[in-house]
Amino acid sequence: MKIYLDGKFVDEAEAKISVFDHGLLYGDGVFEGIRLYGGNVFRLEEHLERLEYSAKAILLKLPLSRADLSAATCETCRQNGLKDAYIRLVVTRGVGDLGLAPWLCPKPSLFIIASKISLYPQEYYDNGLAIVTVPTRRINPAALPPTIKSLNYMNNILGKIEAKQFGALEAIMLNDQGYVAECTADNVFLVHKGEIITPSASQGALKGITRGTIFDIAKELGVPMREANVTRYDIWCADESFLTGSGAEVIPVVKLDGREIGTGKPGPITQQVLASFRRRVLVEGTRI
Ligand SMILES: Cc1ncc(COP(=O)(O)O)c(CNc2cccc(C(=O)O)c2)c1O
Repeated sequence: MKIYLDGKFVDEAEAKISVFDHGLLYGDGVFEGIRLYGGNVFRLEEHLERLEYSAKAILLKLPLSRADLSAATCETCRQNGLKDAYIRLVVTRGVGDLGLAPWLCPKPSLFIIASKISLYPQEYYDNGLAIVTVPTRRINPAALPPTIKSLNYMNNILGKIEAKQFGALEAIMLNDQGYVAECTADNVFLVHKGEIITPSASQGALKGITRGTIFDIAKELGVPMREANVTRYDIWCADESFLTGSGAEVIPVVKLDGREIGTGKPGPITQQVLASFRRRVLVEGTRI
């Protein structure tokens, strides 16, 4: 596998970063998780825009322009002869002293991996996921804005560990106020009486690119959609629920905390959303 690393393509075995890289030492960096479908990088511009916002938020100057990041991403897919892939684009603060000081890291490091990913077996797309609410709360935006897609995923990882301990593949994480923020690595949606509802971005979630696509799909399907403060009760009593993410794509949820959602099967609106998503991923984005 060829990895893009700081301007060059290197073999996987040679793709190494320094032990003094602040991305490793302190999680000081930002990243994007992007999908390639049939030679089309889905919503690449939106991902690169979010990367720019994440970098701005941590006062990190990206080493490439938007156009050059786009070109490097597409070239990484071509170098590996991929038409379908999961792309991980990472920008770290770079090498510096052992102290925290980001201003002592002269040069950010950029690497791009294009590989395969399959987060959930097909059966869960057909039958839906049973998920739980975990005790670890999503980080407070006043502590570290969850809208920054940073290399700090320990909060998410603790949630993921708790999900596994409770026998689930994914988990709802609440915010400080007890409202539903998102899952450990996906955004959350419910459908109630013909309306799609999702937690407002201010409730402590990443502004997911896939989440953004659902707003467009809802318009296309003529299904009303709004953001709201969502509680566990709202999901327990919903007619349908689903999660979205570049990893998970669109995956139905049929049980939360032991409460069956709707009929306990993936709902009709969820299935229409998934079908529309499958059509869009082949056309909305950048041809490599
Ligand atoms: C915390 C969080 N919230 C929402 C999403 C969905 O955002 P997008 O629709 O823009 O992808 C994510 C993305 N999460 C994500 C994406 C791809 C792989 C993995 C993995 O678990 O390795 C996780 C995420 O990490």
